[in-house]
Amino acid sequence: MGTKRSQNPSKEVMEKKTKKKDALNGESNKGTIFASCSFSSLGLHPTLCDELRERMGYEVPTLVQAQAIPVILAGRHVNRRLVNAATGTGKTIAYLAPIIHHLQNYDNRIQRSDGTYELIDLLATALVLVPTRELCLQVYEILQKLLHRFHWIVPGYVMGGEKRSKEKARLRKGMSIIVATPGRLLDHLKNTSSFLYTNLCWIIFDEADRILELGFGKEIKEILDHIGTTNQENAVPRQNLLLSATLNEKVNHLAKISLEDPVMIGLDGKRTEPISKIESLGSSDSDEDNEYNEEKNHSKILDSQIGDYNVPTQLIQRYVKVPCGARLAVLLSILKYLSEREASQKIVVFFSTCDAVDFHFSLLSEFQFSSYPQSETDVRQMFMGCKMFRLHGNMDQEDRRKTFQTFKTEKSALLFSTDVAARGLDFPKVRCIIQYDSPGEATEYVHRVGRTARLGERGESLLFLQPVEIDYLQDLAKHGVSLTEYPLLKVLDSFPLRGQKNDIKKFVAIDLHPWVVCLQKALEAFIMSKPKIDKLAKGGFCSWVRAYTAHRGELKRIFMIKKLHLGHVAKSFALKQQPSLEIMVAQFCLLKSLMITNGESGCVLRVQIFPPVHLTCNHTSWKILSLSQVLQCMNYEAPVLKDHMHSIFYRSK
Ligand SMILES: Nc1ncnc2c1ncn2[C@@H]1O[C@H](COP(=O)(O)OP(=O)(O)OP(=O)(O)O)[C@@H](O)[C@H]1O
Repeated sequence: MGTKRSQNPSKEVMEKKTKKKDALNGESNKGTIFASCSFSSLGLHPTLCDELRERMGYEVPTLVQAQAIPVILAGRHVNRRLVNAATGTGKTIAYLAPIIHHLQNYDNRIQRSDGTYELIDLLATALVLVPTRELCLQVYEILQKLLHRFHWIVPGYVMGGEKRSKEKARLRKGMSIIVATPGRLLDHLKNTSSFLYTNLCWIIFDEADRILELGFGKEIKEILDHIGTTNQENAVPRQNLLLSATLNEKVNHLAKISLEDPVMIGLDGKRTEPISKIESLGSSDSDEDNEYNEEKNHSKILDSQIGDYNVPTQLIQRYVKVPCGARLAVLLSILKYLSEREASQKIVVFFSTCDAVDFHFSLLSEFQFSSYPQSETDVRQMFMGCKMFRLHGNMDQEDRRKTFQTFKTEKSALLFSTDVAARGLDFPKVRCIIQYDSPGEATEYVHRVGRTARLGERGESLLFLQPVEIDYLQDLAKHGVSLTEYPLLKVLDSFPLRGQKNDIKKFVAIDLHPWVVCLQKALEAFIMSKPKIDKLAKGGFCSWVRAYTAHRGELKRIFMIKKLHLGHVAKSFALKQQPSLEIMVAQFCLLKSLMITNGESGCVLRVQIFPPVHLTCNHTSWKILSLSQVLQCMNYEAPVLKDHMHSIFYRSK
């Protein structure tokens, strides 16, 4: 009997080739990722080195670990130290290993077995602050593995979405290393009296720029007010560690006002110190040296403000220029192309809003398609054959946890996500990152693409831009990030339409490409037949437009709401036309205290802004003159609102 042959030999050959290429790439990247020393030569405890090798499978330290570990081990006398580290280069171990090394000395096993807990047992010693729940779980899981043999060091986590009472109980029992999201930590600092934190020797800000710059600024200040700047137990200064692949001048400023002598790990800038130099800086305690280093470091920090971000060198970065109305069809085509190109293909697609994630996830989970419509052979099949997941901040905690854990272990899958997955998450073997909605700040671009090409592995990224947004490439170029154009027409032409391959010469405009036209029609028809997904599409449209208006600072020049054709935006949600004003306002009211109600004399629009301006317009019906003006108003621009309100709406009858 012959052996069973593979159904798709070409796929098998391709996979073999890819694996070979992977192995070669891995070899050639090793030198730029790993250091030529051992963990023990860095001064780590032998048992910890065994754990790193046996449980984690780490033979040698990465470069960032070799640079950072001796500096952190040297303790609190060190001043600011800078280590250049791209995404996926092992920064987590760089801070966890030295902390565990120090804590393994506090072996209180005797008291514990006697049942007599020493106070020191109950005091938290290290605090790791992270911006998201998923990162919190990830760091906690690594800690659990690493602490296997150090059972007297108790790890724990507190984060939003978890039961407070359970967390309180765990805090009461005592945790040596706590991983936390800022909001929930602050909650416990205020309300959990059994939480003892006077012995904190380390505070680590993982993804420091994210934590210090955005949203959490107020919480961090309050947290630091509670816990003070020194270890209150022994009145010794604490070691504050800041980590990120994109530390910059802004975060340095924030760190300076809120932290004493932070150690920075992951500062960008092409001109890094050679390892030997950093190590020797780490062992020096003299004031003179510190002054010299301060000055050097300061100029380096300033360099990094305008300097390059450090993306993995093996990452292939591309952009695709797509007219707004063809975005959805092009996204689906590329996803199909990628997932059929390789049997195991893990892809993450980033969107700007939770609603957009929900819409695209539901659409692709159900969308069936035939490229022979209205013919006898019209057998519809699922458009995408792979497993799909979604992740965003509006999901309930259990769903988030499940997605996070399952996507990690899948060999081939598609994850639709907001920026909740952009920072720090380590999903193995992600091959491609698609930024369908542009990320805004260049730092966010760097972190999103950093979910692939980790630790020297291969990876590619694709950024969607509309023709009017193409200047964004220049913004990225300012940070040393350069992208090449994706061969979109070649991909679109590869799809057979009614049994024939498309002719590349005939069709130049993407939105008129026969495959795109056919797919778009099918999508619109599908949406019309599915009221639930139609509703998601409308919600997605509204929140997408809202997010588009929220680009900050310089980026407002590139992502201009005025330049958007909202009919085309609607097409990108497979809607034949843009949602009615009522739906839009109703959507916005959820976000921005805008209310539309049906008053006695018809539709009443109330707009509440700060300082409060209440406009009540009693007319039977309203028609829109300029949606972009309405959107400007919704962006809380009070003077614009007053000036334009009367001209924005008029009575239709
Ligand atoms: N010494 C090592 N040897 C082999 N693998 C390692 C080593 N150190 C870390 N890793 C692995 O490298 C991957 C990336 O590590 P980690 O998540 O800490 O990177 P990072 O620099 O913090 O990334 P990001 O900037 O995205 O947060 C993880 O899968 C981790 O298990």
